Order: sequence, then C-alpha cells, then structure tokens
Amino acid sequence: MLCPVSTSSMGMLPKQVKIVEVGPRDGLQNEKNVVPTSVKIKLIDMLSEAGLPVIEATSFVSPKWVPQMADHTEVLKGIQKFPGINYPVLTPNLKGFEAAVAAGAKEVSVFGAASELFSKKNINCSIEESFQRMGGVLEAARAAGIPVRGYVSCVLGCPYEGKISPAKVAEVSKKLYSMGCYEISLGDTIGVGTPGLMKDMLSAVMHEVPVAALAVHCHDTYGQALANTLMALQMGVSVVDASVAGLGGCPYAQGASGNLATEDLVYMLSGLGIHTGVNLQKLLEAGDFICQVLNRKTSSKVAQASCRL
Ligand SMILES: CC(C)(COP(=O)([O-])OP(=O)([O-])OC[C@H]1O[C@@H](n2cnc3c(N)ncnc32)[C@H](O)[C@@H]1OP(=O)([O-])[O-])[C@@H](O)C(=O)NCCC(=O)NCCSC(=O)C[C@@](C)(O)CC(=O)[O-]
Repeated sequence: MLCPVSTSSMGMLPKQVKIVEVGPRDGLQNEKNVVPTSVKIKLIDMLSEAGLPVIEATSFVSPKWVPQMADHTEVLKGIQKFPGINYPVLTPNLKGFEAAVAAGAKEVSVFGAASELFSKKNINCSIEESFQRMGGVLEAARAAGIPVRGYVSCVLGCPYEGKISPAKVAEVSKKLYSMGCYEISLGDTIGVGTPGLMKDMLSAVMHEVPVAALAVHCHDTYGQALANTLMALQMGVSVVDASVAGLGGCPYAQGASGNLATEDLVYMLSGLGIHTGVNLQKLLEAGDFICQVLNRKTSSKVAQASCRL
C-alpha cells in the first residue's frame, strides 16, 4: 500500500476536498472503440467502492456527436447507486435533460465555454445561444428539484482561439451561476495552463462567483494539471475534477489529452493531510481494471509507481 509522505504547512489549504470523478464520462467519451456497457457499469461500481463522492456517469448528448455515450440510459440504470454518492450526467439541451430524468438522473450538468469557436465546434451554437439552451435545462431542472452543475470550457486557452481572457471566463461563469448552477467547474480543456494563468483566471472569476461554488477541471497535456490544481486549492477552491488513470479528452477539442489522474490527486491530497474519503488502493484497482480493458498504459504516475513497488 502506498504511503504518501506528509508535508508540513503549505499555507492556506482546505481541510477537505470533494473529488468529482469524471472518468466514466470525460475519460471514455473520446475512445475510438466502443467500450461495452457492462465495462462502464463495472468501472463506476468500482469507483463507488473506492469512496468517490461524485461520479459523473455518462452524458445524454447526441449519439451522432458522441457515439461512445450512446448507451447512457443503460449505464445510468445499470449502476449500483451507493447511498451518499452523486451520479450526475451531462445534458446539453432539454432533449438530453428529459432522457436523463427518465433514466433516473438526480443531478445534471450543463456545459458552455469561454471561447466562441469552441462553443460552435462542441455544441454547434454561439455562447449567447448556449445560454438560452442551458436556461431551458435550468428551468426544467428547477421545476423538477434537480441540482445543476455548470461547466465552462477553455478557461486557460482554446485550441481554436488561443488565449482566452480571464474577464471572459468570469463573465460566462457569472452568467451560469446567476442562472442557477450551484457549482461552476472551470475546465482547462486542452491542458495548456500554468499556475500563473490559473491564478489570474481564478482571481477574476472569484470577483463574480463565490469560491465555495467553484471547481477546477484540469487536463494534463503539458504535465501541469497537478500544479494548476494545487494553485487553485491555495486560492480556496475545494472541489476538484479528476479522471481515474488520467483517461480523458474532448472529441471537439483538438489536442485535448487526459485529465488529471484521480490517483495522483488523492496521493497529493493525502500527503497534504487533506481529507477526501477515497480509498487509494481501491481506486488503483479501478484504474487497473479499465486500463486492462482498454489495453492502455495508465497515465497516473502513482499507479505506475505502485506497480513497481
Ligand atoms: C448539443 C448538440 C445536441 C447540438 O447538436 P445539433 O446537431 O445542433 O442539434 P439538433 O438539435 O439540430 O439535433 C440534431 C440531431 O441530434 C438529436 N439530438 C439533439 N440533442 C440530443 C440529445 N441530447 N440526445 C440525443 N439526441 C439528440 C436530434 O434529435 C437530431 O436528430 P436527427 O433528427 O438528426 O435524427 C450536439 O452538439 C451535442 O450533442 N454535442 C455534445 C458534444 C459533447 O458531448 N462534447 C463533450 C462534452 S463537453 C467536454 O468534454 C468538456 C468538459 C465538460 O469535460 C470540460 C472541459 O474539459 O472543458
């Protein structure tokens, strides 16, 4: 069993971090070969066993756009629902929301972007039009008593527009928060950010949205995901998205690679004395399971190191 070495003081850090596991959705949506539904269900059940408090199970998007998520209903209905664990799903529009609710979803996420071009590529509409669409989902969710999380993509850079201004990220985040999203997840979709950029972006967003309602969602393309996450934690963020084995990538974000590996995040947080409630050993087993099925080497450094022990 791995034992992270504890550090002494790291300045202001949260005592507890909520990890949002996005592997079954963000991690698998970009896979070329169809991942069997039974494998997705087993992965989610193993992640539940590992104690992740939130597991994003699937997405109710158009199967023409993301074929890998076409089995959303079977996945959501097939998983074991552990008490105290949330299983949110992505819903881009009312059609997706209604299908998600019919399949038993108790929480949904809407997703927008701070980049016009990315918005167009990912959801086929402008940022302004996306507010209308998300507004429809939020209204229906409010009536049904379903909490909604909001994603903002490209917060530290866009594959099509390049640099994105912190002011634009703050504007989109403020809008989603004011429309009723209880939490805003800030996505470095293509993993180009560095801690300095994270600090500037978060400083701008925190003027508009309370830090308690913010989460970070870092991809690791340039190996910066853990450093960027630590910067966010030092600024008071206490919700972090991560993906088992570092799987991930958005099919509509050129150059996007895997997310921050959940195993690496748990190891770091444990070493900092920050509570997550996650059992690292069971998480490693879940990562090992999905990597074997996908015939893929894990991207988690902690998982790689644990194999050598
Ligand atoms: C939003 C749309 C649907 C617009 O797509 P569109 O083509 O503009 O939509 P439409 O309303 O014209 O519909 C086209 C067809 O799709 C169907 N359709 C329409 N909606 C649904 C639905 N919900 N479920 C099932 N089917 C649907 C609809 O019925 C119709 O079918 P047809 O008449 O041609 O047979 C499309 O662009 C889409 O599904 N995009 C999703 C893309 C996606 O999933 N991207 C990855 C997730 S975001 C991400 O990964 C980033 C994140 C969150 O992780 C954070 C980060 O890292 O930055």
